Amino acid sequence: MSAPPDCATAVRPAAPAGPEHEPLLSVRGLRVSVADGSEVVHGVDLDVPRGSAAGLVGESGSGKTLTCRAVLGLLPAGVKVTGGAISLAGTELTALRDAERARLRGTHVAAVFQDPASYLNPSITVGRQLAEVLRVKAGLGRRAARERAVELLAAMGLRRPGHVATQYPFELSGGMLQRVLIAMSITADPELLIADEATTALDVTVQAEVLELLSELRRDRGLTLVVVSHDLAVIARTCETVHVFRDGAVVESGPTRRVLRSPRHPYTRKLIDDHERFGIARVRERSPR
Ligand SMILES: Nc1ncnc2c1ncn2[C@@H]1O[C@H](COP(=O)(O)OP(=O)(O)OP(=O)(O)O)[C@@H](O)[C@H]1O
Repeated sequence: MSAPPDCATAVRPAAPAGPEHEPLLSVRGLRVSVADGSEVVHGVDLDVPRGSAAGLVGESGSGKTLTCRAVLGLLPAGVKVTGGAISLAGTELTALRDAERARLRGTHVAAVFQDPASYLNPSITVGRQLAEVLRVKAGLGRRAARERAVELLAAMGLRRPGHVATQYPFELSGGMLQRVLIAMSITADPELLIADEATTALDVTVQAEVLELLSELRRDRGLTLVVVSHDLAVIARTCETVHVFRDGAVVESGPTRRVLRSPRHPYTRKLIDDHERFGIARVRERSPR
């Protein structure tokens, strides 16, 4: 496991004053250790203002997923939070019991990951699976859940939603499946949605469409987004702030535009240089302010 990097050059955006501007999600000094006792997340700080979209970027193994899983209360077996605090809408999460964390999942914080098919039952139609989540998480009756499932599929931009509801996961494309998973994740109106490499497996056009859907949900429902990607172009497209992870620590944070135009940490500069070859320069111009 790698040692914590030198964070002397870490740059953070100033937090606005006043309780009404308190971030929806605030992570302070988060430390995570794995089963053999070694620390893999070394004191991560994140502030995500309500209604904003924050990107977590960095190479594979830099601690993005474990940070998000710590927020969700879904760490793998043997992996533990060993320090720090995680506050969601003013509630300190690390102090809660497992059952309370489980209750918050879906209703306050939800997530979508890569490989949506693995989160669906292959032998049940997507409409029935979505209706079941609506019954359990949103407390709807059988019929209301069925109707709401079709409405939600339509709201996710799926054409012929009534037909899609009758299809099995294997009949849908990767982009369609991710839309179904996004529908499931927002059934109980969570405030925060974490999209962890949710578009990585999709081809570029479908990826752009799913990212647009996430941005629409943010606009229309006031959803706060945390978008995890190793791809700076995905973050540039969706997020107005970015947190750059390296070796289990955040080495630079700031407005996406500023970070992409004038990176202050040498690792951020290297990430951008690597992306230049794949056309990040164009994306830079389009990134939200
Ligand atoms: N269950 C686990 N047991 C032991 N080590 C783990 C476990 N999960 C993750 N790690 C280690 O913790 C570190 C951080 O992993 P994490 O998955 O958070 O990185 P990441 O930035 O999300 O990378 P990726 O983009 O590849 O998912 C890595 O060194 C990884 O090998």
